[in-house]
Amino acid sequence: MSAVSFSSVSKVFNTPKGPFQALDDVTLTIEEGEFFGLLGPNGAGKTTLISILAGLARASSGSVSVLGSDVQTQFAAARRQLGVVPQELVFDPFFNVRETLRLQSGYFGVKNNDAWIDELLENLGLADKAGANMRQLSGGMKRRVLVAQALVHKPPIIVLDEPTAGVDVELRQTLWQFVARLNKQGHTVLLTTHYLEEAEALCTRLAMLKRGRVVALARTSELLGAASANVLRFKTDDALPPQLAAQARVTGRVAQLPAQDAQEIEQHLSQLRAAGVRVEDVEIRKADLEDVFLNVMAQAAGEGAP
Ligand SMILES: Nc1ncnc2c1ncn2[C@@H]1O[C@H](COP(=O)(O)OP(=O)(O)OP(=O)(O)O)[C@@H](O)[C@H]1O
Repeated sequence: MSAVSFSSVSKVFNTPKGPFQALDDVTLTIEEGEFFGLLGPNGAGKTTLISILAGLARASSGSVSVLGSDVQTQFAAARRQLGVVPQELVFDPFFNVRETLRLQSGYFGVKNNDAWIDELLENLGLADKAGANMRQLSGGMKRRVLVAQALVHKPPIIVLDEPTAGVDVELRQTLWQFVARLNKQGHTVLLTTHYLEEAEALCTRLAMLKRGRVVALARTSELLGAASANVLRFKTDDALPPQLAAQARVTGRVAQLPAQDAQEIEQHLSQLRAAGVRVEDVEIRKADLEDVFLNVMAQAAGEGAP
């Protein structure tokens, strides 16, 4: 049985300016035990898709099931299988950390859960904050509690929506070690992130969304393998010749050009020389997920995606 199955999911929001299609016929299946990444630029529809999965929003059409339970018609059964770490920090400020986690356990009907709560506090670096009031915690600490809250009923499927947005390196590492361990123990993980380095390191399979549509769905290794093998990176103050400008990624003074092999790198350099472009700090690196992502997004735009 698949862990999560999205079947032709569409979502149209009614806005003052008229209907807005946030998701357009999304079909994808996440198998049990996978570490799955959902990527896409701002506004692509990632949070909307996760909200539908968590039963917080309704699809306009299509269906979603969690370990065989439909999220609408079998809401309680589906919801119990999910631990959702939301993007936004929302808490009752009057409780301390342990009380917050006990309350959440009660919500899922889990009793005598203190041993697991202690383990969560320990693994998320919150052990010394168990008695602290929620409103006394820093933003990063609150986010750790959100993660603990999502895991309090030991859900087989863990959904993380931008869990590392704005958090420090230490929490990121703690969080990923913990989540990776849970994944090894058999938990399925669905992650949305803007940190492509994290997605590349953690996710075995990825879907890329653009304007509500799935524009890539493959194993991470396949996506990386299909990309150009190398990238030629340099700084320049000069304009690139048109044939290179068309394929370059330019950020300020830094230009990056995809290249399959040493011969293509040499071709790029000789074209630059011939055009009189002065280059500094030349470097060759392996293509990464960010290159793949930008490429997929550019292609999707080229194909006239709405
Ligand atoms: N309640 C709503 N009413 C109208 N439009 C909405 C609503 N919720 C989301 N949208 C729109 O739907 C689109 C998808 O939003 P969503 O939050 O799912 O994107 P996202 O991929 O999660 O983006 P981000 O990376 O910025 O979190 C956006 O254009 C957003 O403005």
